Formats: sequence, structure tokens, C-alpha cells
Amino acid sequence: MKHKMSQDTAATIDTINSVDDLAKQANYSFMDTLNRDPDAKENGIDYAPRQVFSGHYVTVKPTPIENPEYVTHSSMLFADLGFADSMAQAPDFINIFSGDLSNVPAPMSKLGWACGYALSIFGTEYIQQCPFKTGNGYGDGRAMAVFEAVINGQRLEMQLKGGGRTPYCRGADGRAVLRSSVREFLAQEHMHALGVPTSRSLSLYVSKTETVMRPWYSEGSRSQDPDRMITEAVAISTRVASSFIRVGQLELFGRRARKQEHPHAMAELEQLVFHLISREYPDVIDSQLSISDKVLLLAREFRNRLTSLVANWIRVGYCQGNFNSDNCAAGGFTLDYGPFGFCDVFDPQFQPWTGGGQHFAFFNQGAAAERNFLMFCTALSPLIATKADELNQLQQLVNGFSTEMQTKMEQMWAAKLGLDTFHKALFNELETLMIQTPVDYTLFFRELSALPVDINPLKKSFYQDLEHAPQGLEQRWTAWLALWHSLLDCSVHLDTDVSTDKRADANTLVKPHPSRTREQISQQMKLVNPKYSLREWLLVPAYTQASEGNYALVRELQAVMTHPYEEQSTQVDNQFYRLKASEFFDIGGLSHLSCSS
Ligand SMILES: Nc1ncnc2c1ncn2[C@@H]1O[C@H](COP(=O)(O)OP(=O)(O)OP(=O)(O)O)[C@@H](O)[C@H]1O
Ligand SMILES: [Mg+2]
Repeated sequence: MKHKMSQDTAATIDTINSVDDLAKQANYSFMDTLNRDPDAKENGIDYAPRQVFSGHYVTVKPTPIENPEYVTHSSMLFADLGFADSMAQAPDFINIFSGDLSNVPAPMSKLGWACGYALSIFGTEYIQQCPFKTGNGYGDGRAMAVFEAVINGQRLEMQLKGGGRTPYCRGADGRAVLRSSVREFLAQEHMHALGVPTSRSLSLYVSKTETVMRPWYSEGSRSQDPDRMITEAVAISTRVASSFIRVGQLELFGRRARKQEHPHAMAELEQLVFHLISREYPDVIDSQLSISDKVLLLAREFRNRLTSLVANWIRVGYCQGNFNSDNCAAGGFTLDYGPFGFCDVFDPQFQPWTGGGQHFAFFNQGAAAERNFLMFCTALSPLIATKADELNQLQQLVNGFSTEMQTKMEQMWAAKLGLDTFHKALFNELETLMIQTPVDYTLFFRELSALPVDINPLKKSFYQDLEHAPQGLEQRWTAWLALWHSLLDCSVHLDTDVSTDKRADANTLVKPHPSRTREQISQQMKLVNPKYSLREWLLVPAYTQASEGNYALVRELQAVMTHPYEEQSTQVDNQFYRLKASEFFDIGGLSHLSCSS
């Protein structure tokens, strides 16, 4: 199989069948164009917490997990990259992606690299999480990139999560456990299949012998926080993205430039920003532009991507329960599937992660994104500090965030309802009904996508019988459905709150067309409203069985959740398209979680 080549590569490649083939694609632009910490150790054995004062990365030798065993890999990503599927179980491939780089063929690097980053929580700068209280010891504590290549025309980084300690480990073990690795692996590929920009999953290996202790819940515990320590197997999942640059990373360099912490601080910020542009925004930002124009275009495009991303998260019921700036990818895609959850019972305040706070709850994600965008612009501002007009334009972009977010949210809700324009009164009543009933978010919108003429089919998504619900709820549902049907019939004549030009560059949603048949409306809605979503109570049995060495359910969930819009078998429906069982409510690990590592 031949692949389209990038301009970066010299020769046409065939399918990548082996690690030797993979090595030929090595191309380390991050390490080659950015600065290494001058204090980095040549041998990469750099595991004690220490301050990293300058440079964009530290070279580190990953610590392999003992006796790695294959759990799963993403056949979809393998296919996208032209990787032979069999490679995932080849010993030399397993070695690399379970942390052993000692025998990699040249020109692959025998060292990985970890990056420092800063942290802002909901728009407030923090350094307390750094053990030195300076911010110089915070960053990739257990994530490290191990490979960069141009494959099939795409430049990609591959990053181990759980590959051992780095100078940023803050005294922790640098490991990820099987439970959290299964969650991240499955969620990443699910998100991709949902059509939401994300880092991808490559592979997942678990150690047959190495374990660590983690706080977790006793079975059936209703405690908010874990009530015991458990022993868990360590694992390494590898994620793949065009870059892993976070808003927090720009902030680290922005803060240093602002405070003139060292003579190269401004130059290092500029290098990182240019690198981000070349990695994530090459098509929208011409390299010949002035630095001010680049900064402003970057901010505009990041705002565009971030608002689309959050609208998509809400569309699919995803909550990033810890949407700090260090969990916000500067390329505008989803990153860090630890404190996440997919909403089951609809609740605008849904927050799966007990450490996250309500500011990161389901419907507050637009506001959280706005704070991350503010910190992004703050980090860029030293580069245009002497230019009042440009600074003002940057401020205008910050000021305009909420309007753009609102526009995209309205467009998203319209698409979920099969309408071409947002109808405020219809939506407000629906939100109230969904809360009061309450409904299952995924089931409700999927059932609605069949355009039911009465509310009976929708009852499949209701968490209680309407006779037990507040008086008049059934009539209100019926009235709501009638109004919705009438709008579907004549949506082309609706007044709109959203001007057409504002909607032009919005996200990937399917745009309804006025002259659609009902069948077409239904089809379009089914491409917007997934049938299957990766709720926590589906993940729990999968990682529990995996911890006993049985990976069947992990692989089955992967198969189902990578086709979330498709109608699947009755057996799949019975297992995965249903309400959350009443006994799972309020249970630690099933309804909420604290430790995500
Ligand atoms: N076991 C661990 N050992 C070392 N560092 C850790 C460990 N767990 C978390 N960290 C670090 O603590 C910080 C906050 O953790 P958080 O859970 O947000 O990130 P993460 O899930 O490890 O990583 P990422 O954001 O890369 O997906 C991160 O900088 C992370 O690297
Ligand atoms: Mg994180």
C-alpha cells in the first residue's frame, strides 16, 4: 500500500511492517528546533524532582514496565498510519511502547523528552503545585514523548503515559495504572469516532508483575473520596497527536518572559509560539507574516477551535472535569482523559471528578474554556508588549470569546434538534423538562432522532415513570413535542438569533437543509446524536476484568464505541444502549471518581 508523502520526507513509503520501517520515518523537529534544558543528563537518568530553569524540554530515559503484556491497540489508528496490524504484538514494538528504548534502531532516539508547563485553574495562576513553589518543577511528571515522525504525510508525536519518573514527577512514581490507562485508551478512540478533535490511542500494554498502590473506593462505597489503598498493575498507553503543547506550556514561557526570569526567556517564548504555529496552524498562519500578525491570527484561530471543541463536548455529553490550562491542548483538541466522564442522567452541573469543582461542570465548560483562552492570550502578550494597538486587538479577541461560544452552542443545539436555527424558548423548556424528568442524555437525543410523534418512545430515556414525576410533566412533554414538530415542518421560516455569517465557520456539525424530508432530518440527527457513549459504568467492568487478565470486554467496548453513530446488533443494544442501573447511582468509581491516575 502506497501513501501520500509529506514534503518533509525523501522517499515514498510502503506499509510500515516493522520497527525498522518505523525508524526510517523518524524526524525529531521538537527536539531539533527547540532548546534542551542545559542541565539535562546525557544518559537521561533524571528521575529526582528538580527545578528546570530554562529550555523547552528535558531528555529522559523512560523506565520500562516489567514483563509487558499486550492489552489492545487501535486498529483504526494503525490503519490511518499504514501500520501493519500485527506490529502491535511484535516484541520490538512492544518494547518501545512499554518504555524500553535501549535497543531502538537508528535514527530513533534512545531518550524520550518531557516538558515543563505552568498551571492556571479557571484563570488564576498557580505555582503551589510545584514542589519548589517556583513553577520550575511542574510538567510532564509521567508523560514523555518517545518518537516523532512524518508518517503517511502527517507529522506526529508519540507519547508514553506512565513511562516513569521525570524531573517533574514531584516525588510520585511516574506510573499510570491499568484502570486509568484503559479509560484513557478507550475514551480517546471513542472521541475520535464521535468526530471530536482529540489525541489518539496507539497501544496499551500492562505489566504482568509490577504494581503500585493507589487510593480507591471499596466496593459499593458512597464516599466522595477513596476510602482505601489498593494494589494495581501498572500500564503504559501511548497517545499520538500533532503536538502535545498545552496552554499551560505557553504560560510557563509567557510568565518567564513577563518576569524576565533569564536572558533567553523572551526568545524561548517566541520559539515555542513559532513551533506551535508550524505544528498546529501551518495552513492558517503564513510563516512570512510579522510576529504581531502571527500572534493575532493564532489567538483568533485557537478561539475558533476551542469554542468548536467545547460545543462538540456538550453535543456528545463529555465533561472534562479538570479543564485547567495544563489539560488544554494549544492545538484545540481534547487532551488528558483522567478526570472525564460522559453524562448519563442529564444534569447541567454534572461533574464526574470530585476534585474538580463546579466551575468545571458540564455546562460550565464554555466559561472554563474562556479562562484558558484568557491565559493563552496572556502568555502570548509579552511578544507584542510594546504594541498598544495589537494588544488592544488581542483583548478584543478575549472579549469576544463568550459571544462566539454562545453562537456555536446555539448552532450545536439546533443541530441536535434537527433544526436549522436555534429556538430559545424551545430549548429552554427542553432543558427544564430534561432536568425535571430526568432523562438519559444519550438515549434521549437518539430516541428523538427517530422523530417520534408522541412521547412514548422517549420514555425509554426517562429515569422515572411520569406518574411519579411532578404534576403536568406529561402534558408539558407532549406540548413540547408538538412545538418541536411544528418547527421541524417550517424551520425555514423561523426567526433566527444567529446570523448566517457568524455560523459560517462553525464546527463539524451536519447542517440541516430547509428542503429535507423527514427521513433526511432523522438521518442527519443520527449523525449528530450518538447512539453509544462511554459511560463510566460501562468502563468499570471492562477495567475490572482486565485487572484479572481478561481483556475481552475492553476489546468489545472498543469495537462498539468506535462506531458510536451506527445501529449495532440487538445484543449490543441490550448491553450498551440502556439506562444506568439504579444501584450504580452515587457509588464511588461508578458515578464519581477522585484519583484519575
Ligand atoms: N504517578 C504520577 N507520577 C508523576 N507525576 C504524576 C503522576 N500522576 C500525575 N502526575 C503529574 O501531575 C500533574 C497533574 O496530573 P493530571 O492527572 O492532570 O495529568 P496526567 O493525567 O498525568 O497527565 P496528562 O495531562 O499528561 O494527560 C501532571 O503534571 C502529571 O504529569
Ligand atoms: Mg493532566
